[in-house]
Amino acid sequence: MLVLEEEADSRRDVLRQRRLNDKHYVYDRVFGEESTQEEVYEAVCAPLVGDTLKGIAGAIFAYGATGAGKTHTMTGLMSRALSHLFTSIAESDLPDAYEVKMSYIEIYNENIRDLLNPSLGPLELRDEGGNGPPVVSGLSEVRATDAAHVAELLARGDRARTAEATHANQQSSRGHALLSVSVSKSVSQGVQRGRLFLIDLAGSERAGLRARRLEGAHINRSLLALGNCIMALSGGARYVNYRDSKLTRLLREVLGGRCRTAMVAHVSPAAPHRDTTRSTLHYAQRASNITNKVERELIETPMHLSQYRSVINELREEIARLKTKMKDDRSRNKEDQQKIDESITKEESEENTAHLKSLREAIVSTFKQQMRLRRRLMELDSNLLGLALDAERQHAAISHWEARFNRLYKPISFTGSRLSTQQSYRGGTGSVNSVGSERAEAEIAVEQAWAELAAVEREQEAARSERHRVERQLEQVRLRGAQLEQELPAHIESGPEREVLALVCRVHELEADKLALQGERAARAHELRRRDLALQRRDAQRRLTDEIITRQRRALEEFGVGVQPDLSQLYELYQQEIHASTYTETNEYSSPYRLPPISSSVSEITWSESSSGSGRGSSSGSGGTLALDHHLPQLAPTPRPRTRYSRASASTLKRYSSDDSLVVTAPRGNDRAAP
Ligand SMILES: Nc1ncnc2c1ncn2[C@@H]1O[C@H](COP(=O)(O)OP(=O)(O)OP(=O)(O)O)[C@@H](O)[C@H]1O
Repeated sequence: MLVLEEEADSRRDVLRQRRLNDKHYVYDRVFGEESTQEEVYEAVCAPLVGDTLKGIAGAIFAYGATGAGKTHTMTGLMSRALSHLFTSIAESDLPDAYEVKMSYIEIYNENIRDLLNPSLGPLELRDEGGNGPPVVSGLSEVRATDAAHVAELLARGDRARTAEATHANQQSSRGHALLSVSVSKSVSQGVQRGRLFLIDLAGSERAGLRARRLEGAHINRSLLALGNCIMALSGGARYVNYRDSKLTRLLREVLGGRCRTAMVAHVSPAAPHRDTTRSTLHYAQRASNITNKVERELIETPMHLSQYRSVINELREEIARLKTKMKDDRSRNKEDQQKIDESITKEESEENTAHLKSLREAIVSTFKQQMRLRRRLMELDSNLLGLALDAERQHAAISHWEARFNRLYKPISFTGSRLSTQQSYRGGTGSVNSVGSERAEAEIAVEQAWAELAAVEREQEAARSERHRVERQLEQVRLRGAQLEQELPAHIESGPEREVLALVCRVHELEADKLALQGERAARAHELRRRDLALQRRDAQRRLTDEIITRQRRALEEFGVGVQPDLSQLYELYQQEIHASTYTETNEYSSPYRLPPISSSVSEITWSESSSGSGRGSSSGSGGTLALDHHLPQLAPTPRPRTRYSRASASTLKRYSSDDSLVVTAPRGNDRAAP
């Protein structure tokens, strides 16, 4: 518990004394002036380092006013955390299975700088879509090999930080520094990735120096955004606005994600800093109410890739075991070794050599057999994965065609439209034949897809039973290999025997390296196939979008509703975009779904301040009504005759005053609803 005593003045004021009590704040830990960095590290950071190794993300950020000691704390935590990390990895069962990478950035004046590569210009922050965290494009991620290497990287990064003297701190950090350490470990289901973020925030500062105003404004803006996020999260808000600053966009995962986060709030006990101290303590207390949902991060790899990894892991374990055997043998003292050598007669020695030779050949041959079968298994897995993608593709084709004919192309007459959807889409009554021919085409396509799917399923079945057979064979060969290796310990008594072991180790090592490379290649090939499928889906979605737009435009024309200039500009942009993508894909503009061209007559729209109109948005005082006095652009391929709803019964477009969204409202006195 930390107690913020009331100001001396208010204590003397007897009337106020009752109301203004000392403020009590309760935290997980409070460190006094005599606390050491080691104590802070053990209490705050050490547990998070342990989590990082288990694939859980952790973060610590230092918060507080300028000169309160944030950088002092974070520097101590960063170096201790990384050396702790490397010691733990070295002491683990499989130190080679880990990979540590780090990146170090600074956000200064809303610009992101790479502290490990400061010569690069400001880096962009890109949202990758979905719910994932944003990505700093072009950021260097350096593979860290040991604690000494990390210390050097950190020192390099710290030198690149923007620091200046302020009234409160001779070496004041003017930007927020974010160190990110990622620890990946190969496990049987994929790659387990733990991350540790160590964040040293810039302190807010009220100095009125003109040159520092902008900087201060940026610092305060991002800290304010951070404060808002903390308030929203601690209050259980459903929507939290992370978008106000780059800092909060980057810390999204840390603040409200799957991360175990600690905040170290720094305060000064000196009376002149009371206000900033109170505000820091308040934020810290709010922050301690935030509950994150911690999850282990596992990047799952496709089945056949995890197979690569598990084989590589097995091989590495085997190598470690064999090497231990050799070490045991070497540790035996020389005298013992001499005695053994003397006790072995010449015949025995020859016999041993012959036995050893056959043993070596048997081990190497079983190993080769094992590898052949393992490779066959991986081939089969890869094949099965490809077949699964094929099956998915056929399913997608079938559902695509069925959806088109069962829903979209079914003639539906809806109120307000004089034409059926089918006719409307086809651009007139004369196109029924073309619908018929498309239906026939679809039937053929669906039939082919079903046939293809059946063939794929047959292949899958055959591959699965072959896989089962190979798996059984592999088990037998592995058993035989293990029996042969068991014969080895009794014979490790001489140089040649050690050679056998060294050779077996080497073969295993080479095989593991080769598999790692093949695994990477397979991963890339799989990724390409997956993207290919995703592209096909996108393409199908785009075609549907085109269709929707075309139909909506026809409907607009049918009702005599004009197209507003900005909307028509959007149409044009869309057309250009499609043209560009079709051009690069096929080198010629031949999209069968291309949008109708937009004529220049669209801009003939007049504004009138009439307040007529009904429906949503009409209450807006500042908006006027668009009186549309123009024709819809010609629609391709067949121009449609104008309907009785044109011009005279022009619909009205209302503009909201609160935002810029447009609402199409039904024409007045017209009982037919706009589509
Ligand atoms: N616990 C501590 N023990 C000894 N010295 C400290 C301690 N905390 C901070 N200092 C010293 O106080 C000065 C200011 O600390 P520091 O630079 O860490 O502040 P800061 O909060 O990062 O400030 P800014 O926001 O301006 O960057 C430094 O010289 C630092 O070495």
